[in-house]
Amino acid sequence: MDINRKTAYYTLLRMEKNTSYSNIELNNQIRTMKPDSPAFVRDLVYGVLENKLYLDYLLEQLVKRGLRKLDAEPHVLLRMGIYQLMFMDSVPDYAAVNETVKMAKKFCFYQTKMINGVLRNFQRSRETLKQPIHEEDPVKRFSAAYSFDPWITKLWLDQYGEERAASLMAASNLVPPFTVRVNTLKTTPEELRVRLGERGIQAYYSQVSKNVLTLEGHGLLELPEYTEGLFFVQDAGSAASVEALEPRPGDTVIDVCAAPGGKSFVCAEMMENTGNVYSFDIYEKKLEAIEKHARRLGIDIIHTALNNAEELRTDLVETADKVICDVPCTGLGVVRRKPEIKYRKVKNEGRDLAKKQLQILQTSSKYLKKGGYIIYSTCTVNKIENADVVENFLKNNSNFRLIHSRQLMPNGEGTDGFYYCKLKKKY
Ligand SMILES: C[S@@+](CC[C@H](N)C(=O)[O-])C[C@H]1O[C@@H](n2cnc3c(N)ncnc32)[C@H](O)[C@@H]1O
Repeated sequence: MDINRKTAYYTLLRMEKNTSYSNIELNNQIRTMKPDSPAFVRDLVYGVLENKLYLDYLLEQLVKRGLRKLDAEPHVLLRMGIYQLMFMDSVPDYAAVNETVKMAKKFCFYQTKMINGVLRNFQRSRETLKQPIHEEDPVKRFSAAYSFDPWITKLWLDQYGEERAASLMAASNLVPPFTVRVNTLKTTPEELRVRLGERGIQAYYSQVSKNVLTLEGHGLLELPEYTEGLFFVQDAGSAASVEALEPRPGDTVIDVCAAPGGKSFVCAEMMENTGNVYSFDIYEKKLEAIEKHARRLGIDIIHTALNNAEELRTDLVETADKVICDVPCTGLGVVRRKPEIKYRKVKNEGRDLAKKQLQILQTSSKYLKKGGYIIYSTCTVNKIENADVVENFLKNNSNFRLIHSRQLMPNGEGTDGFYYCKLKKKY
């Protein structure tokens, strides 16, 4: 049996049964199974994940007893088979069918005949199957066409209208760029660009943040430049939010939801490694990762501590020049990096989460000295978690003033979907 397809199958099956992250699951399976073509495995896994609801829309027309009663094993195999037939030009049709049937014999013998029948039927009838474009209901149409859970589809249609929602969904399905923040404590963007160029790695400047580069090449995290701490992985939107905060040497900054540490690192770097950055999170393991990366980057002003951002630490009241409040969110801005987010059920369009986000903002705002600045940010595209939270905060805190806010978009600036807002504590 083909080891590459088997690795993809194990990854997709585990994703179907658990709520694990695709990148972690895929890397684990590749490490254990050692497929001969990890690139093929990645293409197949991400292709199926990105198109899951569209594939199901077609399968629903082909599986006589419907998909609801189908076990995860034959369901995953059918998605993989149809995906190869439709989207993988490098795979001949006979191989897509035969390899899937071989796997069916091993992993769900009782459904081999059905799987063989469905795939062959698909080959015969693919031109005549109903397509999402023919659905009258826009939620049904967009949800199936772009493979987004109906709750997200409805949310974006309500907030952006059909044209912009469609372009946002299409951009969210593209392969994301690999972007890194240059560690200006050790090098400059131009110096790093030239050094990487000598290794055959192309580096392009970002339009959104002057110290962010997009890299094109393989094994980027195995490079000596990475080990030496010349860069860390970060999206330009994330970097831009800290740049807007303008941390200065000698400042005291509190980063209340800090892991994996990206924004704390930008702060420390802009502060030229002088002053103090307090980086908090609720997970001990994540704090260890911040410390490890800070050492690699040559940063020694970051102090980590376990802390629940919803609860006030009275000893910190009015101690910070700047505060970063990068709250947990629905993550709708990063589906191109984690396609599984497209299928996560979230209650009340994120309103429950927005209560927690407001609580965190309310608590962390107390840490600011008078005249200090706070950044509230999320990696999501959802007014309820973004502008509405800030609006509610300002209603109850007349001592704060909005300086500016920005919603970056994959279909606009080409960054992850990222929101940030800068507020000043007047008195
Ligand atoms: C969006 S991520 C932060 C990303 C980080 N600022 C960066 O730029 O690398 C949100 C973080 O908040 C943490 N978190 C969730 N709930 C929290 C809470 N109540 N208090 C503190 N941290 C929390 C999560 O563990 C997660 O690491």
